[in-house]
Amino acid sequence: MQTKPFRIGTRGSPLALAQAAETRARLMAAHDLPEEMFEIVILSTTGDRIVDRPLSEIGGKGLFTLELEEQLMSGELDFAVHSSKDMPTVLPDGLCLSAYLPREDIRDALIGRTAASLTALPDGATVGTASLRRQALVRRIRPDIQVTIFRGSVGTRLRKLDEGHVDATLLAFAGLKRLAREEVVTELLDPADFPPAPAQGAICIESRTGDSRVADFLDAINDRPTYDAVSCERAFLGALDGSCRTPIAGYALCEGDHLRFSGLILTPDGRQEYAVELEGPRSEAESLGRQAGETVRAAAGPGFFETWS
Ligand SMILES: NCc1[nH]cc(CCC(=O)O)c1CC(=O)O
Repeated sequence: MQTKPFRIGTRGSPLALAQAAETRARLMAAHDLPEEMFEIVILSTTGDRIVDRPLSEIGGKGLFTLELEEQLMSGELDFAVHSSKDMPTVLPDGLCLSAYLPREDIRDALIGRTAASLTALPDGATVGTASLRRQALVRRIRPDIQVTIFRGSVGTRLRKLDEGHVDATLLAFAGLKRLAREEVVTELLDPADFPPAPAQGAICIESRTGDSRVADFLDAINDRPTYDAVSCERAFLGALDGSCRTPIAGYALCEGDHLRFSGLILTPDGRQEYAVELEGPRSEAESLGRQAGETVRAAAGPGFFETWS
């Protein structure tokens, strides 16, 4: 029987705090434990401190995870809560993603100021985003649109939009819902023509490999369909070598024991692209994702990745 509170690591952004609170609430319900049995430990990460440059320029992996992972490994934390989308495809030795909460909506949302939808935005409109994937997907649909680098928390980006810096911005619908800000959304983008980032909308919990006490504790709230879908998407990203300078999109859907995956890689200008669709048993989620990644990689050829990076 655990008597000391579980120490839950998280970043300090409003979204990260909402995700940690949701995790705690699910664990309290699953194990019939009081709130006092959980301590939420807030850590600032390198990614939180750099707000003036696109992270894709800085490169390096794990900008949002390093500090949390150090504290996990030293035993200061029992587990850490993350947006799966921000997790590197390869984790440090000794750590693993042991559980996923039920996934939120996977779609991107447009928050339009001068028009409600991507197609209705004025000629030459500006869209604020720091995501290469969103930039490429916007340009693919509307080559006339200019992209302005937009960083900071969800709240900061919405404020910049309000102040009139851009005509519209794009955010994950999941994050807006978790922050109870979904009323700002003017258009939800269909994954068929605006596919989300791998792992978008899924909260994961990272813990020490071999810490079976914590793994068993977390297993009570693990959502298997999310686990399989996100494992497939992360394997796709991993097979593409996850360079954050390449626009990569993809999502898996579980239907019973079956899984369907759609993946897409593009040039940042959205003018060239390679798509892949694969399906198979959910039990092979990871290998399907890897296969999908290898397929688009081979189709694109080595030159594709060298054109701009
Ligand atoms: N990179 C920032 C980030 N990481 C996760 C989310 C949203 C929530 C999610 O996808 O789970 C966001 C903000 C955004 O893309 O709008």
